[in-house]
Amino acid sequence: MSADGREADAAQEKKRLRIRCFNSLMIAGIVVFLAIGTVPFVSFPDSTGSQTAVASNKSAFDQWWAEGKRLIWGSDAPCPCEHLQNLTGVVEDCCCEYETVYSLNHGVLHKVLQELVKQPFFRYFKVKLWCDCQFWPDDGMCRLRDCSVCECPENEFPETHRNGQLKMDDPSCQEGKAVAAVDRTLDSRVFKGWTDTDNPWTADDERDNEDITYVNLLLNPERYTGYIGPSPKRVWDAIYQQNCFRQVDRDTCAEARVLFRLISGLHTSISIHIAADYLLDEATNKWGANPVMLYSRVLQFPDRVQNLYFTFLFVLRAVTKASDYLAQAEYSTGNQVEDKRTAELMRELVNNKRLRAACPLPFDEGQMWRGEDGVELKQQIQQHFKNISALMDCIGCEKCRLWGKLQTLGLATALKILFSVEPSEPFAVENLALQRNEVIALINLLNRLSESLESLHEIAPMVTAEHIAKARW
Ligand SMILES: Cc1cc2nc3c(=O)[nH]c(=O)nc-3n(C[C@H](O)[C@H](O)[C@H](O)COP(=O)(O)OP(=O)(O)OC[C@H]3O[C@@H](n4cnc5c(N)ncnc54)[C@H](O)[C@@H]3O)c2cc1C
Repeated sequence: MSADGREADAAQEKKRLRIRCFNSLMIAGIVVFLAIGTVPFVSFPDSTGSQTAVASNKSAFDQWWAEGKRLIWGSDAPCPCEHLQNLTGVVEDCCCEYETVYSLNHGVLHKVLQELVKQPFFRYFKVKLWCDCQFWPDDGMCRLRDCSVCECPENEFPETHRNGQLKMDDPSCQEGKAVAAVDRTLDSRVFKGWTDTDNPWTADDERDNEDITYVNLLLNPERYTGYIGPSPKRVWDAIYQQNCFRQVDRDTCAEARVLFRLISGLHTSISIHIAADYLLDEATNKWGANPVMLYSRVLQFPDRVQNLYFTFLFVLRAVTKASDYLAQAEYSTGNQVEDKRTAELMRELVNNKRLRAACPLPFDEGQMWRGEDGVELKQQIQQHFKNISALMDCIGCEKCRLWGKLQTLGLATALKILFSVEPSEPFAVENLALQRNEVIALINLLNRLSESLESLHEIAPMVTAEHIAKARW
């Protein structure tokens, strides 16, 4: 046989092999598909003894749910419930798809973040909790809600309390609601190192250590506190009306839209945490999910959910942009085992291969401030954001103020990382100087947003027609 003939034979053989291989894969795929279809879920008893199911398709999910059993959506794909069905395609103003964001968070990031924020380095946050509202100083709100800070003469308090060492447990100082008070218990071994820098996006000077207190975040979860009525409304209204561009549409410039979406996404996240960890029965101190509230405040407004995804991607981009800095930083608190684990987890987060492959550029900051008036616009938006951070001092509930301040500092840190150099200049990690507290705020914020995405997809399927009927429109 000629050389040409042998080559033709070899090519034929290769083709036959490819077809056989393809057919085998197809058959295997069909078998797996049929198996999944006919075995709708794997069920097992959970730690409380009740049955839990992992559903693998929508009808199994619906059937199991209708039977009132606990359920985990056992796939990396977003939950198929009707309230979240519009979450498809690319997140507007970003570079990744909703499905990808959900699966990355659910499958990779959430777990790492949850462990990271429990490490000593990330659980202590330095904060000025004094409510010192510069916008409406005379409304008396602080005296009502936080006597430890605003009303009582200093000499009435022991030194330890002034230093933030004493547990605040007088409910009368918190509008009658003990759940709104911040628990100040802390472990003093953990404060070492890191230089002091100011953040140009916040009103506070982060280098000023007067009146600061350290708070153990694990003792003060962000959840329902009973802070409702005119006071929070006034703060939110001021944030949106004075500082954001409420009418966000396609004509609004990209930079203004970004600021609005960041705030709205944060607001959505706060609302989800309140609905996910709600005081269902004060008499028995029963806490749990409140689907009616989730529907009223979040699910019936798809743009609020979309803004949450946007804010998550924005902060994630800042974390990945500062990855070299964060991977090399010193997470020293005096406990070698925990500190080593903190550094490992941080590297796992910032160098995550799946994240880099699936969503390499969560947000493209290079598109910002490019117009003729870019510099002016940046100064303007920076001033707006400073005002927003100053408004946190007007929050009349200590625990809400704590998380409000932490999360605005987290956003300010993301803004600082993304916009510390002009778009025309290359980003150099050597020029980035972050304060320890900024990193703590940034990572805790990312974790809050990540948890919100999880809670959203967990509670949304619980929402029934009856819940919707009870919801506020
Ligand atoms: C910074 C901050 C932190 C807080 N933290 C807590 C907390 O930890 N625990 C707690 O129990 N309470 C907290 N609160 C109070 C809480 O956010 C609500 O204000 C309160 O529960 C009353 O809710 P509401 O239903 O009246 O509407 P609000 O949530 O107060 O909303 C006010 C108005 O803003 C608009 N709006 C609502 N959501 C969005 C959104 N995502 N995007 C755009 N616009 C929106 C709507 O027009 C709405 O009527 C906090 C308040 C602030 C300002």
